[in-house]
Amino acid sequence: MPALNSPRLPNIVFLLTHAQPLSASSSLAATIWAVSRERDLDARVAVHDQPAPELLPFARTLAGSGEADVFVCQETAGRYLRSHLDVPVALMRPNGFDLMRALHEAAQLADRVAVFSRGTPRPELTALGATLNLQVHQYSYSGTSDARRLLIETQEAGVRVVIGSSMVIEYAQAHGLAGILSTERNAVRQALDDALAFHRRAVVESARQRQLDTMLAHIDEGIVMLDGDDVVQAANPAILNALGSNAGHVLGRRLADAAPVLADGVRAGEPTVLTVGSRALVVESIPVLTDGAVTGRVLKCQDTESVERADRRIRSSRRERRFVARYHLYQLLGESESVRTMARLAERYARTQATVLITGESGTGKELLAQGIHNAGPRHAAPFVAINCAALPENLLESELFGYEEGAFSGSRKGGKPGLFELAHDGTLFLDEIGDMPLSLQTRLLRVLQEQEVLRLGGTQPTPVNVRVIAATHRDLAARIAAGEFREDLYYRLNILRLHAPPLRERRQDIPELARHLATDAVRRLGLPVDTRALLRELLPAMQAYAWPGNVRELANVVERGLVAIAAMPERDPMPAQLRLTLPELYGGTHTAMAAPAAPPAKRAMSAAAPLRERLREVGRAEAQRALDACGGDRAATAASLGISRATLWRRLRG
Ligand SMILES: Nc1ncnc2c1ncn2[C@@H]1O[C@H](COP(=O)(O)OP(=O)(O)OP(=O)(O)O)[C@@H](O)[C@H]1O
Repeated sequence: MPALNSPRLPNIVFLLTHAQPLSASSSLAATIWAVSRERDLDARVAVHDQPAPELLPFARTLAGSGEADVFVCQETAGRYLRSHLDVPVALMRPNGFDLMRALHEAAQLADRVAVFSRGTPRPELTALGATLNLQVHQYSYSGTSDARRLLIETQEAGVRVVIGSSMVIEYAQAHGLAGILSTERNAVRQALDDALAFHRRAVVESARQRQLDTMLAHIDEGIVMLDGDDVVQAANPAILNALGSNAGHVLGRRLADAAPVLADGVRAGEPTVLTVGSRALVVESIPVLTDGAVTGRVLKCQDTESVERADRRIRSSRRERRFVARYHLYQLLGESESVRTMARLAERYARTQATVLITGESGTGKELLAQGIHNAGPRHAAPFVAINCAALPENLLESELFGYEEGAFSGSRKGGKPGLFELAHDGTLFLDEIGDMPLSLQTRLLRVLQEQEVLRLGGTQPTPVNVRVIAATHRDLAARIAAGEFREDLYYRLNILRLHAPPLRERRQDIPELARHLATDAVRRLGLPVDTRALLRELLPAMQAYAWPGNVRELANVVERGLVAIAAMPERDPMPAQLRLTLPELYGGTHTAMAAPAAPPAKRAMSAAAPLRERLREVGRAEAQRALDACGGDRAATAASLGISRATLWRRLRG
């Protein structure tokens, strides 16, 4: 709501009219002054007396110079001014009390009186006259000449006293009749109240108009407002610029004449691309409804480019919802000493800002730990951005991590693209499988970590970033350094805080709890009517004996497959037989054969371990390929069927 208090007092101007200076209007002027004095007005009052022909030009001059905010006139003159001026005009209209007083006065002078007014005759005046022994003749007139004609009739009828407005009295007196002013104190009081209300409303209106103009002037989109006849009521600078036009040319004209090109947009009824000047605009016509009827339209005109930009922004902001860490450290299950120590360390690390290096086999919960550390630390409200360094080819990984400027390479996106370092600003960047990062990128990564700023591909201006890095790998980084495949300086930069996620086979006491939890979770998620305890009783011995090369991820997969199998199984079938079919790895299938040599990985002589590792790799590759073929090349389905992550599958396929 705009403020109602105007910074300056309003100018209320009473305009009285006459043919020659006469006593009637000056007596009205005296009444106006008296009423103004009796009221404690927050306004400046002026009274002007003008011959009728001068009235309109005089009023225009006052309005134009700002000396009149509201006019107050008697009825005939006021109605005339209203139809010619934008400034509000309040009317002084005789009311009941004023007329009663005038009738009393007339009764002192004669026994017949003529009452002139613009309204319809009032029977109560005739009745009131009778109580005063006064015969009342009422005349309604519509304009000056009408009033004059009726006055002559009055005179001919022998009536000697006339009650009416100052104009009527002036003519009456000119014809030798006695005149009594019908407009008196009450009419002036009422007119003053109306004038103040009109002014307050005008202030509110003009504040609203200014707000609207300011808003429209600052909107990048073009806006045109039309009334119900498609006449332009407002057009903001953005659309005037596009049209190469000015407000004077457009306002108050029908759209089809002022901007024919936009009129096409109105007809279309739905967003349409129109060429306006040299620009392509998306024009949308939005109806303005009043009580269900269309009383106008707003045309919204946007640059096609800005529409595309907004679309990209929305898409990328949607995408950023991916950058949220789902896991918390309390979700880390297991009562074994190694898991509890790891959880305690992780909680301590969460409170620091240093880089963390997490080592451990696939599926041991490295990402869970990274997300948990992020969520338990001061950066929890900022993005958690994860990338698997083994899953992307080198040049794609580079542009993903560091971003690029427009035109950095053929096919680069218009406007460039921020890298994950920039997207993780103030948050955490999780570099999974860091051991598989190509050497050239290791160098760039080290520079970003040291400088705390990132230079986009093809860019010249580095962007400062505040990112906590958590890296993870299943690889033996010391061995990769020795083989010249990992930069030693990067290793030391990453390895400030260290966590090791132990494989499941080294903490078998955690298997029952994990299996129970994973089974409950799967039953709820899949809505299976299965007795999980019976299944786990059946499976636990085999689970305890198994090597779990895919660790907890594989355990989750085995539990889920077991649940689905027994849910689908006819009741009379023996459970063990069904489970042997569904979970061959637990009962001596390929997985066990493959995994067995890997467990325990303990201290074997290098000479024996090396060929064994080679053989294992080959077995793993062949099995992964077979599974991939069976899944028709669908890598996600293959990884799920093997109980390994997609990155692990990719690694195995590589051999
Ligand atoms: N200790 C644990 N408690 C509860 N769930 C676990 C635990 N360890 C792993 N998980 C679950 O196992 C799955 C795999 O975990 P995660 O993705 O963190 O492993 P990872 O070591 O990052 O694997 P990869 O190296 O293959 O990416 C997740 O669903 C995770 O919730």
